[in-house]
Amino acid sequence: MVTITVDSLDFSYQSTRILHGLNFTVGEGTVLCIVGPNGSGKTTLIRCLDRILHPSGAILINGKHIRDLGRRELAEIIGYVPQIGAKIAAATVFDVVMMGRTPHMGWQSRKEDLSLVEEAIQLLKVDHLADREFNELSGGQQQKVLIARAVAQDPRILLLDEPTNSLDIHHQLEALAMIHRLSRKTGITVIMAVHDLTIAARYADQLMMLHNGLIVGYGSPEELITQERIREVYRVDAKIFRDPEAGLIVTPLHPIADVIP
Ligand SMILES: Nc1ncnc2c1ncn2[C@@H]1O[C@H](COP(=O)(O)OP(=O)(O)OP(=O)(O)O)[C@@H](O)[C@H]1O
Repeated sequence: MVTITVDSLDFSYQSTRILHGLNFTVGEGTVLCIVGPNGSGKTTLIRCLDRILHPSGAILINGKHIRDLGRRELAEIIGYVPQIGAKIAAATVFDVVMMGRTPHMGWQSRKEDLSLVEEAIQLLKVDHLADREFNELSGGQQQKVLIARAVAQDPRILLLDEPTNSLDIHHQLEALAMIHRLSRKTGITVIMAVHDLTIAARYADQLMMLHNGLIVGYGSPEELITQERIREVYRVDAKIFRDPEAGLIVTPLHPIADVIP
């Protein structure tokens, strides 16, 4: 299994600096949720971790720089679930999930590839959609198929960019509980950007809070989610409850008016 270490990571779009000297380590089998306001850099960080973007500083997987991994090697280690919206060339759901096996396959799929695809399709409960065209599915259905594709890939690290933003509450809970169980069962490390603080607190072992491209908090949900921090980072007054079954519940009350000098 794997440990990810990020050291002095900086990223700029043209001349605008977006991520500022990030340092953190994610241990194997950890579920880390990245939270933070719009534009704080969550997607940018996830795209750096998947080597879609090329930051300065170092991203090490078990001590090896991801820059030095071959494309295939990287795809065997990291699975990425993008935000939905990206068009995929015309393909059925089954074929999209099968794409997850590409880094592991030769010219032909083996029995093992087929059984991992079928397992992922069942785990995400998209079996009834298997023959449908991916591009004709609803946003939530597409989201589940993209998670299934990454699960079929059988990576050591799973990166997810707001994996539940098109899912209704039933499917949110189902998908996140499945990802959490998968991590517990296989030791896969999960890093996901999540907006909903209650959801993040419930499923994360660790939370990272980003604000203006800086890490302003890293720790357990109990440590990280406080009224003061939510006020400071989100400019919102919130109530925080502790429910024995659901854990931390964050209820935003109202935005704090910014004082314009
Ligand atoms: N392709 C791009 N070119 C220039 N700037 C970009 C580009 N993509 C994102 N940015 C900027 O980078 C900053 C961080 O964006 P990012 O998408 O990482 O934030 P985020 O935390 O994921 O936001 P959200 O919660 O709204 O999805 C924002 O200021 C955004 O405008």
